[in-house]
Amino acid sequence: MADDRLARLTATIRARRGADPDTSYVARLLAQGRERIAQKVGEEAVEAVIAATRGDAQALKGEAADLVFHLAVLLDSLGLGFDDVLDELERREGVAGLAEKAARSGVSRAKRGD
Ligand SMILES: N=c1c2ncn([C@@H]3O[C@H](COP(=O)(O)OP(=O)(O)OP(=O)(O)O)[C@@H](O)[C@H]3O)c2ncn1[C@@H]1O[C@H](COP(=O)(O)O)[C@@H](O)[C@H]1O
Repeated sequence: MADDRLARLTATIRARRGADPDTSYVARLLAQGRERIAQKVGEEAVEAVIAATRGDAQALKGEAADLVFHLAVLLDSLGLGFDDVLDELERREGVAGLAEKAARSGVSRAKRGD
């Protein structure tokens, strides 16, 4: 189960589906479509990278919150939530990152027939 606060955010976003875009930012984002939401995720990620590069922890905290929030809306646009992401992370538990990367490039090579 996602952290209670992430679960609450997911539930709030779900509840905003079909709400009035004039009064709800989430409803406005959802009405703008997935491409625009994905673009916002990209913008927030870049802003987080800039804050981190500057070594500004306070700004990074704010930008990371914007990023996670917009990611939550993007996930919702495809019927997903943080529980799905956490399930995927749980599935990867105990698998070393580099071993997983090597396995993936092996799959890519096999697909290409190298
Ligand atoms: N966590 C958030 C949250 N974080 C950031 N934001 C909004 O995300 C926007 C991001 O800032 P930007 O500077 O990128 O946005 P902008 O310039 O307004 O955006 P664009 O014009 O570029 O689209 C701001 O308008 C913030 O208010 C959020 N809006 C909503 N939530 C949560 O969602 C809930 C539902 O919100 P409503 O749908 O508005 O009721 C709220 O109660 C919160 O829990």
